[in-house]
Amino acid sequence: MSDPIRIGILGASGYTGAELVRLLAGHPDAQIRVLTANQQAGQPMHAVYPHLRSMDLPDLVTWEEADWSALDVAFCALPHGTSQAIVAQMPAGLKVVDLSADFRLRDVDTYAAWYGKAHQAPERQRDAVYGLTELNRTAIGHAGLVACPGCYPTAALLALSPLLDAGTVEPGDLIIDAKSGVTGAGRKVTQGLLFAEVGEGIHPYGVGKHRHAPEMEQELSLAAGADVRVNFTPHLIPMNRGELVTCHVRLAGDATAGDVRRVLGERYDAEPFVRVLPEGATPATRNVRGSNMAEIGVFPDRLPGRAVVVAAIDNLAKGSSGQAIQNMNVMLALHETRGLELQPMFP
Ligand SMILES: NC(=O)C1=CN([C@@H]2O[C@H](COP(=O)(O)OP(=O)(O)OC[C@H]3O[C@@H](n4cnc5c(N)ncnc54)[C@H](OP(=O)(O)O)[C@@H]3O)[C@@H](O)[C@H]2O)C=CC1
Ligand SMILES: CC(=O)N[C@@H](CCC(=O)OP(=O)(O)O)C(=O)O
Repeated sequence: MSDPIRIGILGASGYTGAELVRLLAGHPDAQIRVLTANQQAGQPMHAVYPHLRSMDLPDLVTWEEADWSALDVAFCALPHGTSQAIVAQMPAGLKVVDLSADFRLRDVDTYAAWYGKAHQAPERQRDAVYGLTELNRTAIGHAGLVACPGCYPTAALLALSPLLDAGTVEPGDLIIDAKSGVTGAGRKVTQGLLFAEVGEGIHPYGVGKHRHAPEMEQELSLAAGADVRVNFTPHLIPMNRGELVTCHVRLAGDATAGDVRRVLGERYDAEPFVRVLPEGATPATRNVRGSNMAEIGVFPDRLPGRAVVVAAIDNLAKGSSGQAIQNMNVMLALHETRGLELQPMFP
């Protein structure tokens, strides 16, 4: 038997950290050696997450107490703006999978413009690889630092990048209407995330200025080979997990919705975690909940020359922790589905 992969999770007391622990419990090669927290450091993990009580886990420590030399891989599930300075202090040989936005934007000036402060580790940024596995697998396989996409960009890019790459849709008319469950905002206590503020209602936020727009534009521009701008509107909906992204596109030339489905179907035919649905089938968050699966459906629009592409993911799985493990598997040349073979939870 080969040596286990020694894993540290920074930010283990957050939602994505806890999901990493849950998923890694089913990874045959993984051994969790270090779990960090900030305010909750010093506690056993099961005191923070009783559902993990049956797992034999190290107690939560601060990241300063972590021994990097005892690790092969560090997952950073920290608030954005926090990972940069910590990653800058990690030894070069340690594989890092960052779930935050800290290394996603390739241009540090764009980062500063959207995140309101200068990048703290520009030298690490240069080597960071954008971690949407299906679209960047080869580079991820050679990376020391992978920046996992945001949850909305994950779904939107899976739906749109192959279409721009193939020239099936027009790059100048992309409308992305998205809905997310509240775990997307993390576990920190926030008034706007109280049950009474979120339950029995739905509202948009960050309209016209959400920081995931430049991230989508960066990757869509690469796919299109031209400068792409998007209209992106996220909404908060009263559910825990799940995200649905509805993309309204203008078809290029005489392309049809059937062409869109065919391009996506061919692109993802061999992908274990993306399923393109047959005509008439509707993606739903309940069909992917708790799993690393992304589901994509294509519909004709009543407006001529247009189509609707819908993608559903679980924000805590394919939208963050599941995709992070998928990337680790690629970085370490393991089979990509290791630890991620869980079927969705239904209902
Ligand atoms: N939630 C989601 O669906 C998604 C999240 N992401 C990104 O993943 C990252 C983690 O998100 P999420 O798990 O939701 O966040 P949470 O707010 O739930 O968790 C944050 C974690 O970071 C720790 N932490 C907070 N501040 C510091 C600090 N200054 N130094 C060290 N540790 C700190 C917290 O510790 P303590 O509990 O002790 O305060 C906690 O463990 C974020 O960057 C987020 O944007 C990406 C895609 C989807
Ligand atoms: C519902 C909700 O609040 N969602 C978060 C996005 C979650 C995510 O992907 O976050 P990062 O880019 O921070 O990693 C938001 O809109 O800020």
